[in-house]
Amino acid sequence: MFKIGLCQMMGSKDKEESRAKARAMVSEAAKNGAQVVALPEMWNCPYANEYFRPYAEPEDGPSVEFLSNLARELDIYLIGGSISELSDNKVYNTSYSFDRSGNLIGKHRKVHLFDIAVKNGIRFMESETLSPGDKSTVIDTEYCKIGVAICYDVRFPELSRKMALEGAKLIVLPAAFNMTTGPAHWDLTMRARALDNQVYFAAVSPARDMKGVYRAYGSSCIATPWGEFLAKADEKETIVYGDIDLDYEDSIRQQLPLLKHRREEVY
Ligand SMILES: NC(=O)CC(=O)C(=O)O
Repeated sequence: MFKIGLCQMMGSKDKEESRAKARAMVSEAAKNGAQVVALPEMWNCPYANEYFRPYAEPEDGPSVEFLSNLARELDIYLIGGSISELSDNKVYNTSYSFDRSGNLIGKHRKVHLFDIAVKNGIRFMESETLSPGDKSTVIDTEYCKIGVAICYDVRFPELSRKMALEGAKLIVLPAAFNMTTGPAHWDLTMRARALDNQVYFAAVSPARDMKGVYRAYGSSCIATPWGEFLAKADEKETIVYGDIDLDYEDSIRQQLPLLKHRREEVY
């Protein structure tokens, strides 16, 4: 059993301000006993194509150093949401994860780019500025293996299934659904990925900023291996906590052995 804290923070156009907010919220989560803490998608960059390149940083840039120091100082595992990464003149939506000594233990580049055009709703073309990652990411911690994916990645069940088959007992998803797709699909998708893989599924969104360039749905949540919500936020800035009970997960997997009953030879 361990405690996770999801920091549903309101970022700012000013990176220093965003760092100060992240520091305050992650510190509060650690003080309240969270051993694993997560930040949202693009926590230090406005979520719009025009900002991704100007805000991008290389892996040895100040934001990765900041996250590593924070994990070490607070003695926690930190899933560092996602930031805009610059590498070989390409820009990626990247999540870095750190152990309690601040070592970088995982790096996930968003695999599925958010290119959509919903009638009377949102149009977004991440591929106009971002390049996709090409790997799934499972990190090792002293508690369990944790899968990390980013936002739109959740809509491709194969990725979560792959991470579960690689041993992930918890999947953490820094994400930023919006006011078109959030009300329609957020709850259903997070609970479905938890249920069909019999994992805890923790999705962490930015708080909704009505003056910002993108209105995030908020609703950071933790879904259980039984497919229920353990905890869920509204749209405001807050920290969502939950106990990840690995014995409970094992018991669900024994009672309803979905992962064992797969018939890969059929599909
Ligand atoms: N922002 C995303 O990557 C995904 C999203 O908002 C959605 O799938 O809906």
